[in-house]
Amino acid sequence: MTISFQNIKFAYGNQDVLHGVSGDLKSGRFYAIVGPNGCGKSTLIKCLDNILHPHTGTIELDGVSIKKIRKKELAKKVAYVAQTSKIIFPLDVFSTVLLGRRPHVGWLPGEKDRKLVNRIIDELGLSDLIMRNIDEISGGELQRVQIARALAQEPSVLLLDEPTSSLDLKYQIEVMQLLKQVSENKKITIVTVIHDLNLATRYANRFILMKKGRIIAHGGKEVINEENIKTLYETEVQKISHGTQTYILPV
Ligand SMILES: Nc1ncnc2c1ncn2[C@@H]1O[C@H](COP(=O)(O)OP(=O)(O)OP(=O)(O)O)[C@@H](O)[C@H]1O
Repeated sequence: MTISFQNIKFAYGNQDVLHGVSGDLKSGRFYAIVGPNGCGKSTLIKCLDNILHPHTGTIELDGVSIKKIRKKELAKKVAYVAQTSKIIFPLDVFSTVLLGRRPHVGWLPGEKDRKLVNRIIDELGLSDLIMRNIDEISGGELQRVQIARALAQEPSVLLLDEPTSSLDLKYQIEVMQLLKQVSENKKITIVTVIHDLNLATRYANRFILMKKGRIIAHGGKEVINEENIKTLYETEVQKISHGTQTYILPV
């Protein structure tokens, strides 16, 4: 599914945050949105999930305006993992992930749904916590639960806001690897905001570089170069190759 946004402008009160950003995000691709703190990354993905409403511009899912898609229908197509999530219902891990099935099955999940949820819980290394309440798990575990719930939603577009920010090294790699696999195998459009450039270049295949509410570059791995990164963060960096991997390091 293609999510297309054209000339999006957004302001919080009188603070302009997005100054007319555009892009076409296609299925089977894994997009990383990178850029300095406060440049509008989270605001953009909240607009893409219809949580925030741009003042100007259009957002379409396969050519249909998201404004015209009913909330429940949108939830079948687009899943969103917030940067920080408030625990509203302290359910156990299994029930929380099962909530991801709600747009598809309402309140009555069947055996197939439970099997899917168990598989995803296993893939995210949460099996030992399955009956634990989510207000009694660590920040990194909770982050994996939120990702699991979004995957249980079986969306066509998955939007994530810094999904690895609370994860240790092992789970940063496992989660990014899983997202890459899901984008390739299920042809999901994955869009993640991420600060770790090296993690992003290792797993994502498309990059959107944002600065002060504008997209300053987008494309494949070639856009993660010294010049662009210096422009983005106003910091000197060096690109180093090691095997097939490239690393961006501050000088
Ligand atoms: N609810 C809000 N009300 C008012 N201003 C906000 C709100 N949310 C964000 N902002 C402001 O909008 C700008 C963009 O914020 P946004 O969260 O989109 O940035 P970001 O690129 O995701 O930042 P970070 O990397 O720090 O998470 C910032 O200046 C921020 O202070």
